[in-house]
Amino acid sequence: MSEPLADLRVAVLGVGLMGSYHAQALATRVKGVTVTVINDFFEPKAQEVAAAIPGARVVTDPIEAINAEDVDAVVIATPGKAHEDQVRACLQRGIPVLCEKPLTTDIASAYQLVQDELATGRTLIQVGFMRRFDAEYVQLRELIASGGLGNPLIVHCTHRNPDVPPHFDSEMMIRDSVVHEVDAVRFLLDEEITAVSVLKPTPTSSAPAGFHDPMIVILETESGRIATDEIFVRTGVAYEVRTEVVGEKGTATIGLDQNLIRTGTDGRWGGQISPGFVQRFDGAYHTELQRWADAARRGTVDGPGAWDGYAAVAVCEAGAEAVRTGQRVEVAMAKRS
Ligand SMILES: NC(=O)c1ccc[n+]([C@@H]2O[C@H](COP(=O)([O-])OP(=O)(O)OC[C@H]3O[C@@H](n4cnc5c(N)ncnc54)[C@H](O)[C@@H]3O)[C@@H](O)[C@H]2O)c1
Ligand SMILES: O[C@H]1[C@H](O)[C@@H](O)[C@H](O)[C@@H](O)[C@H]1O
Repeated sequence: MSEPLADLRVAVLGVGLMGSYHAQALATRVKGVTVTVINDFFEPKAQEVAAAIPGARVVTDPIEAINAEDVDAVVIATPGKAHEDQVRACLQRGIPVLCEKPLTTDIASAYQLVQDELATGRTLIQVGFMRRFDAEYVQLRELIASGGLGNPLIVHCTHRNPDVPPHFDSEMMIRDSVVHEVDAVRFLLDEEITAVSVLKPTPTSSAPAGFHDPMIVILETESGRIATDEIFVRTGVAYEVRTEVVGEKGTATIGLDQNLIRTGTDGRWGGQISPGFVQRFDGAYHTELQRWADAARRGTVDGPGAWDGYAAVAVCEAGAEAVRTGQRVEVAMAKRS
């Protein structure tokens, strides 16, 4: 492996909600990074984001951006359907990539990326499962691993968004939202998920016709544990992500306070819950980006990789089928090579 780079030159692809946040964070808060290239299909957006980052320029074609001379590593925050080609281009160039979840939107392409990375003989793909960098999730995993809860039997997850764009249908709720709990459960329990069932209660009146919001997703693991996930993305309330683990010797819950600021006025007390994922997981995104950048300067990555991305896609594929059919669906996953 070559000498670490002095300053990692990064291209950010897709600068909508998440990508513009990552680009700003990389440019202003992450050490050892220069954002050199910004790309977005919607060029005015790319221009606006680049204008706020000294030294950044716009490259209009995503593959050209990946192959630009002044780019050592890439952050991909385009929609899931665009990820496959862009991640593959990073592998072909042999540079580290942090790709937002989901790795891809179908199991075959996700598996192909696992194989493509293996063929490079290097570890270049990191997937944006930022909860693995959240202090509470890390503590919960350590508690479980240390035996503090005894054998963990059940995981209860709650994932509520105040709102989502109008096109966010039941399948996207699985592939874009539940994918976080799929990874969190794999991270906490250290085993694969083998089957998925989905219950569809009466939808909220703000859900478009035919959309199942909320849903209860039930994940079964290879050792027989169960995780439940309430996914509800149009609550109109706030961003609420909680996880409770029930073990043989005790229980542990994270996310209760949701970065709550408690206020007292007029003889009443109250507070504000994190309005969105950026506020709730700001620290996690920052740690994720810093560790990724530090590793990328050495030509590798440091976080959930291609296999984690593939496993999550495989579980979500089963989840999407469970939504469509109402059946319990077994996860079709290859053996890890
Ligand atoms: N980890 C998290 O918590 C988190 C949070 C939000 C979004 N995300 C992920 O980030 C990605 C982007 O989500 P978002 O909410 O920012 O979406 P968004 O729609 O706000 O932004 C996507 C941007 O990508 C651009 N784009 C679309 N196709 C492109 C292509 N082929 N090449 C270049 N640019 C393209 C669009 O013009 C848009 O500006 C998704 O994969 C999403 O799942 C992750
Ligand atoms: O893309 C977003 C993002 O991944 C958030 O972290 C999640 O809470 C949302 O449900 C999802 O829509």
